[in-house]
Amino acid sequence: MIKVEKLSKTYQVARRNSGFREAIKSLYSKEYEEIKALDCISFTILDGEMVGYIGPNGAGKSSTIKVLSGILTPDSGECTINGRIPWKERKAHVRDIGVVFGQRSQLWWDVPVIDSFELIRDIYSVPKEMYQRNLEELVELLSLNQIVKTPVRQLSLGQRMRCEIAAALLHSPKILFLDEPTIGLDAVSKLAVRDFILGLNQKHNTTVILTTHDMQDIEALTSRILLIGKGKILMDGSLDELKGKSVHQDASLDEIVAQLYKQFRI
Ligand SMILES: Nc1ncnc2c1ncn2[C@@H]1O[C@H](COP(=O)(O)OP(=O)(O)OP(=O)(O)O)[C@@H](O)[C@H]1O
Repeated sequence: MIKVEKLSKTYQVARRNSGFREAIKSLYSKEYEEIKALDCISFTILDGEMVGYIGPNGAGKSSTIKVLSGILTPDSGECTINGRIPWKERKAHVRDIGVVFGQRSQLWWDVPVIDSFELIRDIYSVPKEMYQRNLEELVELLSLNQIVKTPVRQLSLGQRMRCEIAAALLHSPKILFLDEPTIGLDAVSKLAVRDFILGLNQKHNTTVILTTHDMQDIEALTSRILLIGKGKILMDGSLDELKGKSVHQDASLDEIVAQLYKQFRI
């Protein structure tokens, strides 16, 4: 279970005006601006739930995922995942979670994918039998047979993303954080990734938290929506509730969400 209570995170960002004089001035005295990325957010996610975490650019989605995965320490508030505090008990916590950041790679660029998988097995101390079983299943379901021996730098984006998802699941995590997992994928790869995630949830009851701007992903995968804007949770309800907020009966999910962003001024 994921329990988040009144979590806040502020970043300090150095600010300076443009120009040579300002650049010199900033060497001696820096001005800082505070950005409240997370402003007292609370929610609970039960085992096996598939939750869509949506909000406009800069809303605080990635910051939340970073806190939940233990990469980022919040300023205040509480968070426990399966009874552990992510940023305090990181080593034990990472065994329970898999993370896919669509914009970043966890694979080693210059070596064949399978070598990255082996390194991940060592890092997580995955028992040999479990690793072999998971590897075979992931290679089969994500169609990786032709690409596991290829260095990551030579893969297409879609091929790399399928490998990233496999890498995040080699240690059988109970919870999967997906941050833009289908970004830049073609229609066929998108459908394959969506099918795979649905199957994973059905077969292993994996909890999935999906952050995306792709409303088709949301519609295909999630039944509950958390809406964040300017660091605040603005809505927590079912996909049907979200759809019910539309004034037009035939509005698409993209239109409904855009209308909500306007309504909340986010
Ligand atoms: N490392 C950082 N240093 C300073 N400010 C940051 C940092 N990371 C994020 N921010 C700021 O915190 C706010 C929330 O950012 P975050 O990346 O969590 O948003 P997001 O909802 O994931 O956005 P997007 O949809 O564009 O990926 C933004 O205003 C962003 O500029």
